[in-house]
Amino acid sequence: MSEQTPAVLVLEDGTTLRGRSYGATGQTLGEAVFCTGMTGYQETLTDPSYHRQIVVQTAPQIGNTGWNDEDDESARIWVAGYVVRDPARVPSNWRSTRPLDEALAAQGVVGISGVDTRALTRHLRERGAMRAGIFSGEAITGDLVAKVKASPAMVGADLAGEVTTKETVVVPADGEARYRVAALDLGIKSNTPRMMAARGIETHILPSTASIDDVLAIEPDGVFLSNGPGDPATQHHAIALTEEVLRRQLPLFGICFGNQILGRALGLDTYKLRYGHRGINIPVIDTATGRVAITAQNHGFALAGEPGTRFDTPFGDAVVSHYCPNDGCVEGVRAVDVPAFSVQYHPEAAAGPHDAALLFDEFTGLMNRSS
Ligand SMILES: NC(=O)CC[C@H](N)C(=O)O
Repeated sequence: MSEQTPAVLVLEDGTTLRGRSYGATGQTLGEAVFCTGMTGYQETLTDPSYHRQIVVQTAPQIGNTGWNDEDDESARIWVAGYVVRDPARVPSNWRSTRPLDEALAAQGVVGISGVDTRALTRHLRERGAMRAGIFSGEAITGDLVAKVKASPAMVGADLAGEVTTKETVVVPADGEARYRVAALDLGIKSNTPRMMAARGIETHILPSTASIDDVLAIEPDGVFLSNGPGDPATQHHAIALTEEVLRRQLPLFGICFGNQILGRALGLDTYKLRYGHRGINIPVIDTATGRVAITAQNHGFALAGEPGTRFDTPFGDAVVSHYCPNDGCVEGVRAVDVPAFSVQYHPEAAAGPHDAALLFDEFTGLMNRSS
């Protein structure tokens, strides 16, 4: 259909915004969330953590650098839908192989353009992330709000099984392998094993259902818990596996979903944030040093805890190691008596910033000490 095909974005509170079809035409449902990254839309769209979410880009112009064959964070686009204000008419970049709307259409991803994304973001900020639908062309029919309300909520959503690898994939180290890591794939991004490889780590990416025996079978120097979509409270298997890893004192590092899972294994609770953190300029403070890192983030849930405090766990003491000065949200935990730590933000962020990349070196440091 043409670029003039009408489209509507409908929120579960009845808010309706009109625009034009962008990408595929049809119908899609998901949780409406906003992302404040000015760059990196290809990495955002292909990040499995966005599965079942309709992403609203606050940057007004999207698609200027087209779509390339190198920046995908996984094998496909995962967002449920895409909301932009002013799409590029002509992409321009030396790596671009096709326009963004063509990539969306080719993968059947329904989007809408011409939306006042600033007003929409203010609305989601006040009312909170909520269920939404994009309907375009012939799909604009019937009671659209009722269709949105009939869709599943993000609280209680167990989605890791829908994005994980079916079989173990081994990503070799660059040069000689100095460490072997078992990475539990709950929605891992391609740049994670790349960052590991650059540090001499051979990464074995295991399905989300992997058992402790599967992990031990590869004789790992360390275990990694990836990012991923859905509600961390549903991840009973990953949490139990993490407890086994902690019990054996294997070095462990977690990112985002992995942080929530380590935190839960250490006895903390998780809760849903009103609208979450999604962007690439979010400050984080390390409570041990007071140092600030500017970070990439993409999360709607968080660990409940008091920044800087030590707490008891079944594995000895642990500390809430990082927080976000914008809202006080927990951004990291660290065990004191066993070699395990995790962060809520993304040291592997390919579109940057790279302030937190050193955390991968911290992980190799942990593996070094325990070998
Ligand atoms: N990027 C992630 O790993 C997201 C974790 C979790 N699904 C959340 O929204 O909080």
